[in-house]
This record gives sequence, C-alpha cells and structure tokens, in this order.
Amino acid sequence: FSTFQWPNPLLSYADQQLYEGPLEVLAEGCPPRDNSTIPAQWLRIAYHDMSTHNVDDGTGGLDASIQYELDRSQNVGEGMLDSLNDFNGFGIVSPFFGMADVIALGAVLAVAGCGGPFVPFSAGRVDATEAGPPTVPEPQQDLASHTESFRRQGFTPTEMIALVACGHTLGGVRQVDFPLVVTDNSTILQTFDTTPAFDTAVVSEYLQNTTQNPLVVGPNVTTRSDFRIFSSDGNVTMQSLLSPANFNQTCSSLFERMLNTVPSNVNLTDPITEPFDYLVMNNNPSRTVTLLWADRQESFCPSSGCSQQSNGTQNVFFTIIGQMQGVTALRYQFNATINATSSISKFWFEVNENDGSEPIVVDNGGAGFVVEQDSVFVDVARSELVLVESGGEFDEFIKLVVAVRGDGASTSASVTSFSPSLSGNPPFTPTINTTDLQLDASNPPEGGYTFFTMNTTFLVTFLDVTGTSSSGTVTQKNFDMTANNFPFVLIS
Ligand code: HEM
Repeated sequence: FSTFQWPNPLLSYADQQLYEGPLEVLAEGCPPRDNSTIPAQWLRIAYHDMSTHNVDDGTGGLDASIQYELDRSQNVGEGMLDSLNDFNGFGIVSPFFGMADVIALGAVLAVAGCGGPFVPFSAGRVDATEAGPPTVPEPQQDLASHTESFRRQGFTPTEMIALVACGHTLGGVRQVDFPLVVTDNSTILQTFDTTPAFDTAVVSEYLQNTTQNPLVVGPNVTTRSDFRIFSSDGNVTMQSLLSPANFNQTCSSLFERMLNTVPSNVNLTDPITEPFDYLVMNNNPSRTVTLLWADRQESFCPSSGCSQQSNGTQNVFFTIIGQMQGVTALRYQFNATINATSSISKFWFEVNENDGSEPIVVDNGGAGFVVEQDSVFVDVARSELVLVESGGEFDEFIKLVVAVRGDGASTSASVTSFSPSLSGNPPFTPTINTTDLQLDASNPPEGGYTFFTMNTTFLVTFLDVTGTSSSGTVTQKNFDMTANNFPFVLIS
C-alpha cells in the first residue's frame, strides 16, 4: 500500500495520466511519423525545452517555454509543432498540470513506447509565459561549447556523452532542416542507428564503426558533434553503455534528471513509481470490499461507521507504464445513500479476502478520507448531459447543478471554469471564465440545500464552484468534469 495522502489533486491527476491517460496511444509500439517516430519527436522536444536551464542562477528548464521558441533555427523541424499539437490535442492540460508536465509525461511514455526503461515521473512543473534563452546545443559547435552547455544545464562531461547517446537511440536528422548535416537530398531523414527501438544500437554501431549516424560520420566534419562528444573520453563511457542493462539504467536516471530540471523556485512531487489510486492485488472472486463512513453529527451512524458493500467491479486498463510494471487492478464501485442532514465527515474502506486472514482497513494512513465540507458541491445526480435534436440537427450541452446549503433568499453560487486551448498553434493558453449561476427552477430546495444551475460545454474540463450562504463562502476546488458521468437526457 502506498503512503499517498488523499486529497492531493496534482498527485492524483498525475498518477491517473501516467497509468490510465490517453496520451500513450501515440507512443505505444513506437509509431512512425514524418520518416521518424512520434516518440523520437517527443523526446527531442523535452530536451530542447529543458536546455534553457542555467544551474548558475537557477533559471529556465522544463517549463514549456519551447512554445515561444519555435521560430529559432535550433528548434527547426516539424516534429516540434506536431508534438505540441499532440500534447494539447488530448485536452489533458489542467489548472495544476500544465504543458510542461505534459511534455515530461510525453518523454516518459516515449521511452517506454519504444521498449526503453521506465523513467520515474514527477509532476508540478510551472509553465513559462515567455521564451527562455537560445541555449540549445547545435551540431556545428565545438566540444568545449558543448561541454559548457551541458555543465550549464547541470550535467558532467561523462553525463553529456551518455545523455546524447540515450537521446540519439531514437530518430534521426532531417535533410530539409539540416542540409549541412545530411547533404544527400535524396535522403529525407538519416537515422542515428539502424533500429527505431530504444536500444543500444546507437552505441554498438558507433563502436563497431558501422554507424550511419550523420552526427558521427556525416560528410561535413564541422557538424560531427556526436563523434566529438562520444569519443571525448577515449570511448570509455560508450564502452560501458554497450551493456543493455547499464544503458537502460543510465538513460532512465539521466532522463529523470533531465525532466526534473526546472527553475529553482519550482517544487516537484516525489516520483510516481506505482499506481496509488488503487489497491493493486491479485483477483480474488470471494473478496468483499466495504465502504464505511462517519456522519458529521456523530449520532447517525453506529460507532463502527455506516457501511455499504461494493456493488460491482471494473477492470482497470493500464497504459504501457502499468503494463511494463506488470500491475493489474480492479476498481470497486459503490452506490451509497447518505442522509442529507447528518451528512458525511469521512469515509474509509475494509477489504476482506474471506480466506481467514484479517480484513485490511484502507483509511488514508489513519486519518480516513476526510470530506472537508458539505455546504457547496456539484450535484452530479441532478446535473444532466443534454442532447437536443431539432430537424435532424444535434446540439449538446451540460446542465450543471450546484447544491448550496442554505435557503434560496440568502444563497448564491458562481463557477470558474477551465477549458484547454482549441488553437492549432502554440502557445496554447487555456480559457478561464467565471459565471454567476441562476436559481434552478426545475430543482426546488430539498434537504436543506438550494440548487443553482448553468449550461456549459464539453470543452470545460475543470471547475471551481463557490457558494455563499448566511454561514459564509465555501469553494469546492478542482472538480473534474471528465471523470464524471452525468445522467443523459434527450430532448427532441
Ligand atoms: C550536443 C548536443 C546535441 C546536438 C548537437 C543534437 C543535435 C540534433 C540534431 C541536429 C537532430 C536532428 C533534428 C531534426 O532533424 O529534426 C537531433 C535529433 C534528435 N535529438 Fe539531438 N542533439 C543533441 C543532444 C540531444 C540530447 C541530449 C537528447 C536527449 C533527449 C537528444 C534527442 C534527440 C532526438 C530524440 C532526436 C530525433 C528527433 C526526430 O527524429 O524527430 N539530442 N539532435
């Protein structure tokens, strides 16, 4: 069992994106694109975004500043724009998980998708709002410049050799973008090694002098930067990287550091190395899982808690990250009715394998899963996903219903909504809107609550809901619209 403490919207969301998120579909199986592969493009953009870091003053790093740097020759290549569109297109940028976190997640998935090692993922990067310095290394620079570049980014000369080898096991150099590196214009892209996979071929082919890596053996000696870097310690580091186990371990830890290179005022989460939203267990059909809760007045539920047994299970389909770690999980579902007056103060679970062993109590490290407030919340059961049909045309919207404890005369509610950018061009900036809600005529007050409503679209992914009553103002933060199934209503 993990030591994860609920609630933690950032960690929960990062865990969900890593283990169940949609982005992996473009990385799984190392799919080809633009004569290279999608993962190669994702790994390169992560490095370029991070290369603005300066260890001397703690500025720059993986901060999505690349969105403002695409017009620089260092960032040439259609893979850059394609990758940013991939990252924006899934709509997974959230109020607390920005483009920089998505770029880092993309690199983790890229390495795994091409058969490389697991790279531990941390979240919490902060997106820049302007370009960083133009400090991406370029092939025509000399070894001393590259050594200084990597020092400034936080890497030793030995780490520079390994990081370049780890990066250049994927993809290659495009002739149109680097005509001085790949001079033969019948070649669209010259790969760094003969395999698209994340493997040691880039190292072994270099050491065997069979390499076609244009940054090692290209016709233009000035742009043989990989040759100068790889041979800078008499091939000692490259020899050590011949071992697949050492290559994977070295690349995993250097990539983790590369992705965690952020401005010094940014704090990242601990690395996520297991799916902690669930209990990960073998399937046991005789297992029972019980939801227990305490009421707010401490008089309604028995001292052992009110309880409700699970009424069904769902298989969790893990991404390549979960698959490579060999984890399996079931999600247990509950349908519990909670008395509106006595309400709920915290909940927890009991897992009984029914095999004679003691039941396991899952209680968030002893504290229980505390429900901070019950005065303001999105009422999922009263909200509706509405489909309107008129003359063969369909219009869809979400009728959002918010419950505020208190009577109609003294209560009010507003919603701040977050929608990822719809633009096809970076920088991708989300839309944030605040709207005052109307009293909901179709849901009269009930159970001490007044109901408010607004219509919203599927483009909204997160909400903060604020309600005011005679007892004060309360906000339910970070309500995830994409994680909820509202009742469906057809109007025709
Ligand atoms: C001195 C340092 C480096 C130089 C001069 C350099 C240079 C280049 C060049 C010229 C390309 C071709 C890009 C294109 O045609 O689109 C390239 C591709 C690539 N680089 Fe580097 N690179 C360096 C370090 C790194 C590092 C540290 C990484 C680590 C992640 C990396 C990852 C990649 C990847 C994955 C590609 C393939 C992109 C694709 O196929 O679309 N590079 N690099």
